[in-house]
Amino acid sequence: MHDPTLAEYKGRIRRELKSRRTQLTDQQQANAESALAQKLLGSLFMMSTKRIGLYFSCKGEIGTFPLIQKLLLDAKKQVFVPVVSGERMRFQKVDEQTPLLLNRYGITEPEPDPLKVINPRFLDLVCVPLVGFDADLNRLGMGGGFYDRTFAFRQGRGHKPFLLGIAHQCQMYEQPLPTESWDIKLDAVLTDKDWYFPGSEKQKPTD
Ligand SMILES: Nc1nc2c(c(=O)[nH]1)N(C=O)[C@@H](CNc1ccc(C(=O)N[C@@H](CCC(=O)O)C(=O)O)cc1)CN2
Ligand SMILES: Nc1ncnc2c1ncn2[C@@H]1O[C@H](COP(=O)(O)OP(=O)(O)OP(=O)(O)O)[C@@H](O)[C@H]1O
Repeated sequence: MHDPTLAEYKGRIRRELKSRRTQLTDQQQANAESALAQKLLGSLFMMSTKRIGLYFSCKGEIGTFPLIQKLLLDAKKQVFVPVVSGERMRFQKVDEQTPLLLNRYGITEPEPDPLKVINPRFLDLVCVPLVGFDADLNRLGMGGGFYDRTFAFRQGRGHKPFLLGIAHQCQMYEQPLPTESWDIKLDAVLTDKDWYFPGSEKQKPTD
């Protein structure tokens, strides 16, 4: 990023949105993660997906551990999660037996195993973490550019893999988020309250 004003602006929005989600109580967090899992598992997306990219949640992000467990045990899906090394992120297959550790950011990861790594082109659906999103489905991430770089090959919406942002409802930013040329385009966003698709006029969740 070369524009210091834009970097500062994105930093300010990131701080505000991160603080919103850390203010959620444990009960709100627990309700949100089970609502999200229920919505995703009950959706039509599940019928046509075999290989799913997900991530182990950290610090205030909507919880993904029960979702991952259900995808593996009940839905019998193949689940791949990010393993970061340097500037790279690889998607590695996990199951209930996979040994887990904490990476340099304090995020849960499987022990690196090159034999379990998949080319992200072969994922059907990728659930993308985000700090914020807006009504046009622009995404603000943690600022590492990992998802932008990993999915730069994708030609845009409608091309595989389907990129689904997942988030707490409070991560929807009321104003348009600043965008940069390399930002990936999300195909949809799912929160604990609602689904968002491109072009949908909806601004508020229907509870
Ligand atoms: N749960 C989860 N896993 C994920 C991501 C994510 O957003 N959420 N990522 C999405 O890209 C990748 C990791 N990206 C990251 C990018 C920046 C920071 C970061 O700057 N964290 C601290 C500083 C940590 C430190 O270096 O001490 C910070 O927020 O200040 C963390 C992770 C891969 N795995
Ligand atoms: N396709 C790309 N190729 C090379 N560098 C990239 C690419 N996409 C993003 N970057 C770099 O990554 C950095 C962070 O980008 P940005 O602030 O948009 O991250 P983010 O989307 O918030 O993070 P993340 O994707 O990790 O959640 C930028 O400085 C940018 O130069």
